[in-house]
Amino acid sequence: MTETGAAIRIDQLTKTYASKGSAPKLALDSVSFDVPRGQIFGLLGPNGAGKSTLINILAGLVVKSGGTAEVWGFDIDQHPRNAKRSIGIVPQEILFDPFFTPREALEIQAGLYGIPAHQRRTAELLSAVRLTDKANAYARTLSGGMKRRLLVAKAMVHSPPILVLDEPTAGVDIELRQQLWDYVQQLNRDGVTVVLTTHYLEEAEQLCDRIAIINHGKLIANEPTRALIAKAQDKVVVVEVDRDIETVPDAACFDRVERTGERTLEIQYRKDRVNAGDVLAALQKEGLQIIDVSTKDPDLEDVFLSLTRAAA
Ligand SMILES: Nc1ncnc2c1ncn2[C@@H]1O[C@H](COP(=O)(O)OP(=O)(O)OP(=O)(O)O)[C@@H](O)[C@H]1O
Repeated sequence: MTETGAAIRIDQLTKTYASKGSAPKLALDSVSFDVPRGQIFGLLGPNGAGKSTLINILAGLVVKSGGTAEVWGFDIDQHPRNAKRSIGIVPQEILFDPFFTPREALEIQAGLYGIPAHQRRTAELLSAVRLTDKANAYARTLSGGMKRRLLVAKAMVHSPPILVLDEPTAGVDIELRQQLWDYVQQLNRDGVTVVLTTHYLEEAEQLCDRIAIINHGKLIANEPTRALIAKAQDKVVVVEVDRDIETVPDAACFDRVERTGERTLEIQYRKDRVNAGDVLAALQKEGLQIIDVSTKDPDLEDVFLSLTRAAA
């Protein structure tokens, strides 16, 4: 075990994909971070950032080019079997044998891990992902959301301390997404460390204790979710003025200004450079009297966009 007790420890992890006829692709560039035990950890990044590559290295599906990785204290090179047993992966792609039933799929998976029949958790897992009534239906007759839930059950068959979900809710409707997250949160309360990638930043903001962002193979953020959001420098004030706005005012301290109603303006500014008082003073200088003001707080999406844009 590592002294710090990290669930996952990645140090200088690098992956270069060689390809015939074109330049090698550097998909991960010396990425280092820890996933603390017991957390829900979000791994975010634009398409092609390197998230799946990282997850697939941990799962033993992709061979790294450099650096080290430990899963639950087991080095993936020195103790690959123990590392693999410590992690359950819900892959991005839905791949099933269409003629197996959910019960059979879980039994076969348990067999692959060498779990004796009396220690299997098939019924419990089916019930946890609400598939008991579909236990004996062909997998091909399940809806997309049911297939996703079956994948989560499959990943938990060997009771790993870490569950990794790669885009588990892509294309899943809101109600089923909520059900899936309820179950994942339940697992987390029961002590499972969860790592997830998602394109739904609102979900990540609600669920994750900590967030790392990868962009073009490089780690560009790794912080508790709240601290990360607090870093957002863009702020918006919504101002109601005393008369109809004919020409939209402009001032050096505005980053963006938009007329959102006859008498309302939405103004974005950088809170590290100016404050709301400067913005309001600039409006008054234009002869506008301010009737009402409200501010909009930045969210994870604002931070994500400004960080990934800045890195580009
Ligand atoms: N087998 C491969 N051979 C060559 N290049 C690859 C291979 N797999 C991935 N890549 C490239 O490596 C980079 C990282 O891909 P990866 O799938 O890890 O990104 P991602 O962050 O998971 O993206 P997404 O959110 O779209 O799934 C991309 O530029 C991708 O094209």
